[in-house]
Amino acid sequence: MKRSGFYLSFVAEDFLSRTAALKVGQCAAQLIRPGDISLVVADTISRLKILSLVTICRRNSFVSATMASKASLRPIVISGPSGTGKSTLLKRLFAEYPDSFGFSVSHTTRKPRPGEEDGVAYHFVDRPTFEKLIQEKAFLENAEFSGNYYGTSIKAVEDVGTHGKTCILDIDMQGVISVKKTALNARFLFLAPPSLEILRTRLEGRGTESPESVKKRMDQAEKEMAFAETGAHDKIIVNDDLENAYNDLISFVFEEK
Ligand SMILES: Nc1ncnc2c1ncn2[C@@H]1O[C@H](COP(=O)(O)OP(=O)(O)OP(=O)(O)O)[C@@H](O)[C@H]1O
Repeated sequence: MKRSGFYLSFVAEDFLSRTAALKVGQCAAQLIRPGDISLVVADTISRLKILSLVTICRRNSFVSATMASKASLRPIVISGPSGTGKSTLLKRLFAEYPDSFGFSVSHTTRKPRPGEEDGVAYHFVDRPTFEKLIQEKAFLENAEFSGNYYGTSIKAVEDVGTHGKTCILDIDMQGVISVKKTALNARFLFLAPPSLEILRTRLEGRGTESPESVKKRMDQAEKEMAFAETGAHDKIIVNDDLENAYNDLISFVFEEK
């Protein structure tokens, strides 16, 4: 097989893994005994088969698969209405692949709390520094809350890639427009709710929003949905069944263009 820098290591958990592997093609790892670890090197065509294998295996709990190196370090922008499930899916992705993905470190003018390390929790800067960065157009997005500035800088996104991880940005429509104007060469994923009624149910069910806040988010959701219809994203995933949405997310984040 051609070595194109795509590696997967599989840890077999039961004997059925091998059967699953053979079902999707000869490129798959030979998983014979529980606990076996097999490294797969695949070309582009095989990769698609391996991704199918990961999906099949995940659905059947046959193996745990670890992406040992990323298919792409291009940042991934995930957007979608508030309450559509972005945090839910990303939390699972980060828990499962802690070495493959990272969030960028934001800038803030608020003071560090005890235990917060500069450059880890935030880049802590003073107001003049932050305002200078705004003028230099260093931020993808920035806002002021309770008298403090917060912002995501382009460099902070690039830094995640420098450390060998794919940066995931969870941002709104304005952020998407902003990222598109940079040289970040990001990939764009839109997470859609099955319907606006279901979105409202999820927002209310989360128990974090006042009725006014739900209304505000629902109004914004309509704008986000209309924006997605303009074709601004590389992929739209409808978060109906959580398991299916997660599998679609996995396929997207490990897919190489
Ligand atoms: N597929 C799903 N089916 C049912 N409930 C879901 C599904 N996905 C997420 N939820 C629930 O919907 C609620 C909103 O999800 P979540 O907080 O992840 O949304 P979000 O897009 O990150 O919102 P925000 O942008 O406001 O942070 C949560 O209570 C979550 O448990």
